[in-house]
Amino acid sequence: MEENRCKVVVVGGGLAGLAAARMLSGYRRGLEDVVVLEADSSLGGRIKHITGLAPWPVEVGPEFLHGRKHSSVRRIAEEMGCQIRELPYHILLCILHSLITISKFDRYYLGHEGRMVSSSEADEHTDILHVHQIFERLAEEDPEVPDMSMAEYLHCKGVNRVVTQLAQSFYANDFGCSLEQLGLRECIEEAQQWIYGDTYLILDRPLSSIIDYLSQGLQVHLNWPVVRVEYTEDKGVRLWSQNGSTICADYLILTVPMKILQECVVEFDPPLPPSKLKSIQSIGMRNALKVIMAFSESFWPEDLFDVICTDCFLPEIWVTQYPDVANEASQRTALGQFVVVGFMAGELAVAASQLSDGDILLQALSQLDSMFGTIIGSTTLNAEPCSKPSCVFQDTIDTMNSDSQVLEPGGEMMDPFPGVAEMPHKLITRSELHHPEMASWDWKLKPASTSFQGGYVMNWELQEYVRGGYTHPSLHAHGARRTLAEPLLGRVFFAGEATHPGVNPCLQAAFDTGQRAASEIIALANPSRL
Ligand SMILES: Cc1cc2nc3c(=O)[nH]c(=O)nc-3n(C[C@H](O)[C@H](O)[C@H](O)COP(=O)(O)OP(=O)(O)OC[C@H]3O[C@@H](n4cnc5c(N)ncnc54)[C@H](O)[C@@H]3O)c2cc1C
Repeated sequence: MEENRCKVVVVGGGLAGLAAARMLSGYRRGLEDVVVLEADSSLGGRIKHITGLAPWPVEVGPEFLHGRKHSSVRRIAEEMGCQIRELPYHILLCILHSLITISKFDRYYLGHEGRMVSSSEADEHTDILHVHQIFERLAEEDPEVPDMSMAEYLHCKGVNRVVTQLAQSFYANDFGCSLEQLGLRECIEEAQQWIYGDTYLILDRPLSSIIDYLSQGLQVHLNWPVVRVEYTEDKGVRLWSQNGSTICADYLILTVPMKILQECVVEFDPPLPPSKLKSIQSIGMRNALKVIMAFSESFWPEDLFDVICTDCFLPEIWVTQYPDVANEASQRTALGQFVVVGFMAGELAVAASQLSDGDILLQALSQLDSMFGTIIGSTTLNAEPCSKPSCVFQDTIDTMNSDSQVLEPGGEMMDPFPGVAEMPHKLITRSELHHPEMASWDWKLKPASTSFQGGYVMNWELQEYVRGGYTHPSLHAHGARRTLAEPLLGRVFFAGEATHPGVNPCLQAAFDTGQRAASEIIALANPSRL
């Protein structure tokens, strides 16, 4: 490679970019001369974790692989020798004499009643069954139906307030937005094109290990934020970074998040065509917040995994336990032995991000106190707290900043868990929350607040090179993802989760779009090989 020229330049070192670069470099025949340009100081994009909070690295972005079938990311994980755990997500229920699939989470907390609904109770709860039926049956809807928001769609179906609340907390929040922003036609498309199955998969190591694996041997330039792209049919592309560096290539694969395109962080010359601009503006990407809390004791039933919460601050919480082997690499003492993760997206996340991180944690703890405080000792939910040892209290931990690095081709295999995608972060400890009455609280009534050891709030809007959570099925955006994915002049190719035609803002979608863009270049460069 000449110093400032390569065959293919990939912008963005997230899963999509690395999938594309790896495929091209493995294909050879002249296309292996690939350079990945990443704006951030580490690879991984939305795949990031923090250490020091729990005895395992805690994912602050994606955590689960959705579905076990057709998943390229699962195949990579297996190739790496990962142990994969499966969490059931859907079950079959017999309703009205017909067998239908019902999405079913572990438990539900109905905030307006102040009541936890167990999974067996949920099987007979009319509103819970109703909301799942509505969303499951989207796959049977006419894809050409006039578009409307899911809020309007539910209104047309005449559902009650509880069903609407469940739809917001379960489906809209998971899709990354509010019911008003969730578009019916893209929801139908997503339901009809989902081919991955219904389980949640968890790896035995942080997702950044996949990033480390994929990036081995690739030429990567970190801290290289692209600000300008010039492209012509005959000469290819020239890219500028913020500090004036340039690089030329025959082909470009652009994988930056949707917000980066919407906020015109990258200037194009010639400007992007109107159809492309229209699709960029029509695909929604809202904020997402992960609220991660570490505790000295577990105060929830031992078999609990996930709770969907209506009329609450956090619409969804989950409890995941990982092997602690991964943290050994970082030599850190964990603040707590048990972790609860809260997830909020869309308008809820926007509203919450007006609060300080400390206030977010206080609200989240207060919700957990309400949910679990009154049920401790109750036989109905088997809520006997585990008797695991408390962890040692520890003051604020500042993690080291990741240094920028260039991974040269044929570079050394990295450590098993080097934390390339570990974020620089500051944990908030118990002593920093400053609630005047905390010391006098009764553990049984306020189990979360009293056993809280430390927490972290990940606000994705504040990540300079992501600026939100992920794209969601959007109103009046039907077909926009295909338009967005179309190449320009046979030189500029588009990948990244937003470009998946099946409206699939997941890890495997990101990966598949990277491979799709790489195949488009292979087809152009070597048509006879296809
Ligand atoms: C909180 C949260 C939870 C999630 N949970 C799950 C989950 O459980 N399961 C799941 O499957 N998916 C989940 N997702 C979605 C998943 O993370 C994404 O779909 C996927 O990681 C997107 O990969 P990508 O390569 O398309 O984009 P990214 O990972 O965002 O990569 C894009 C890269 O482009 C870089 N970049 C931006 N601008 C520039 C520039 N100007 N120049 C150079 N580089 C630039 C960015 O720094 C970034 O590294 C979650 C996402 C979030 C935020």
